[in-house]
Amino acid sequence: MTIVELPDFAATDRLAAQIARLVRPGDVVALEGGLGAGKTTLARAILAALGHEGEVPSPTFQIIEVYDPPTVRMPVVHADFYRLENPDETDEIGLEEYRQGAVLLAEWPENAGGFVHEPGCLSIRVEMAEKGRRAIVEPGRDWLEREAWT
Ligand SMILES: Nc1ncnc2c1ncn2[C@@H]1O[C@H](COP(=O)(O)OP(=O)(O)OP(=O)(O)O)[C@@H](O)[C@H]1O
Repeated sequence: MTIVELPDFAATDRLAAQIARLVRPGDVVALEGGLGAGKTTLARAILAALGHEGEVPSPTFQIIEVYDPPTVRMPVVHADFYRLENPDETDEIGLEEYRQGAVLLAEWPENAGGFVHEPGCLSIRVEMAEKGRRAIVEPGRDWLEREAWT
């Protein structure tokens, strides 16, 4: 587990750049944290670090937003599971099909059953801090093989 202080948006962008450098298709970046914690901000920063320019609508109502190359370096699925009442609903959405060959950026992952059992899961809990935010990062096995987090 690594704690990364995010006192400002530049710090969020640096963490996002590190994630974008290490992430591979098939991975999931699970973004936990309460309302207003800063999950969408980090998801947007990761998308930007992967090359996306322009708007990143919050997927709260759509549940899933898909970004395909060449706007991004690899396919990205940005999902917000806030409104899911049952993890089985991910089947109705067709999440597995969307995820093929893509990186999943998942907000409220706990509502989708969580992804922590996946070796490609990078779990990040965003919390309020005295200054800005703080990220508690838990890399899955695949991530540990890539590079140290500090
Ligand atoms: N590193 C940071 N430093 C300071 N403020 C931040 C930081 N990251 C995010 N914020 C602020 O936190 C607020 C909430 O951010 P965001 O919308 O990303 O949260 P969220 O977790 O996605 O919330 P929700 O689940 O309600 O959609 C925003 O006003 C944003 O500007």
